[in-house]
Amino acid sequence: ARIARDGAAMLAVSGGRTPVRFFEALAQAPLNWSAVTVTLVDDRWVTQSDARSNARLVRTHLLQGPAGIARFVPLVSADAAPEQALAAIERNLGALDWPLAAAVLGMGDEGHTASFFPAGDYLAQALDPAGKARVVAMRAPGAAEPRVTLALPVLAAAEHLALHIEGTAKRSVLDEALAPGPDIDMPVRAVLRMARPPTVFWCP
Ligand SMILES: O=C1O[C@H](COP(=O)(O)O)[C@@H](O)[C@H](O)[C@H]1O
Repeated sequence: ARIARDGAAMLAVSGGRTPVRFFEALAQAPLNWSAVTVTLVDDRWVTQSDARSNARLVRTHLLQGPAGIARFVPLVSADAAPEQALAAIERNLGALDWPLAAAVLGMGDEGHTASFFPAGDYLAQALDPAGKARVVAMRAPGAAEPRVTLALPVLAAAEHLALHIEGTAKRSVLDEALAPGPDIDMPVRAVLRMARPPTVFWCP
């Protein structure tokens, strides 16, 4: 719909283990992929060839077949730390067509989404509904590497926002997140409690 309306559309996807089958199905979708810009909701600050790189996951499983002609804008750079790269990442992203047409979130077993981790050093900044930064760096006890993540207002502004989870364990985490409790304990709550919450896609 966004391509038909504006001639171009931007999609932000998550990484981790869950999206592989979704990416492989989406890559075959009959879209005008030359009009699509793909970026990431978040990434680990590792090289793009690292097995834990979300950019690598996207290249391997989404930017294939018909989707292979989409433009891809990764979040990571060759800088040693995300904090050194934030200004350049903001500049790169600033040149794109906002808002996101669609963003697909994942969720970790402890209730993180994007790289909004419990006890993350910049969690308050990332979740600030009035925050101006599109990207935020994040380090947290539960994150093996430094991270870079789109901030909550960017995700809130997406025309379509989805949360994609699989398995009974994640279903239990979601049920816990939907119960009363502080956002900082399970940051996915900040997303689930937005005025326009994500559509949840779950399969066993
Ligand atoms: O570290 C991350 O984890 C979440 C969830 O990943 P999963 O492996 O449990 O599916 C993911 O959404 C996020 O993009 C990724 O950086």
